Amino acid sequence: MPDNIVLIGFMGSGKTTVGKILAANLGWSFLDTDAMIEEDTGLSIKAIFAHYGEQYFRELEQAAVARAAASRRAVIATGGGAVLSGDNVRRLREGNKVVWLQVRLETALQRAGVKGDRPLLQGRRREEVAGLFKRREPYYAFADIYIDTDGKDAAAVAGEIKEALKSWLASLK
Ligand SMILES: Nc1ncnc2c1ncn2[C@@H]1O[C@H](COP(=O)(O)OP(=O)(O)O)[C@@H](O)[C@H]1O
Ligand SMILES: O=C(O)C1=C[C@@H](OP(=O)(O)O)[C@@H](O)[C@H](O)C1
Ligand SMILES: [Mg+2]
Repeated sequence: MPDNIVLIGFMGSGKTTVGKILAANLGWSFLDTDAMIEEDTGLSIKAIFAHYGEQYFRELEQAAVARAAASRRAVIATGGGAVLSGDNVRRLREGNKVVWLQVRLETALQRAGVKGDRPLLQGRRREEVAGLFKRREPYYAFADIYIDTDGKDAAAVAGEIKEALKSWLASLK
């Protein structure tokens, strides 16, 4: 079994930040599909969206997901839209534990809205982002475990994931 821990959830739910902490904590490697894409192309996610569009980004993301899912005992942070693809979902589920980092829209916007590096949040009215948030919700529901991240710092969220997966982790040893 590949036995990876896969983090899914909306932009700003903390996948990248929590994933790094959890991986360090477990002594596992950490993969972030956005970082893989940026390394492969030498371009930022923002530049890929701006110059080539979302569709091309999704193709690069599909390749990154396939590569990440082929690893073993890694913590994998996905991009918030990776689960829109059925192929990605199939690969991410197979032999892994999938964790949905849940977040309120307001919190997600506070965490992710300011940096300007998320093309799907930039220059969008609040109602548009609220619509996207609502449309995305059902795509995360297939996760094995749900963790609410509101009001918790990233280290606490990582600790909660470890606790929720305690017996599974013990069974690996
Ligand atoms: N639980 C948390 N509490 C407070 N801030 C957080 C938390 N998780 C992440 N952050 C902050 O929110 C921002 C977005 O987090 P990030 O890990 O990039 O989210 P994602 O990868 O899900 O889009 C970062 O600035 C990060 O430091
Ligand atoms: O939700 C999305 O469609 C996206 C989420 C981003 O990743 P994070 O969820 O890590 O911010 C990144 O992949 C891209 O900007 C698109
Ligand atoms: Mg991220």
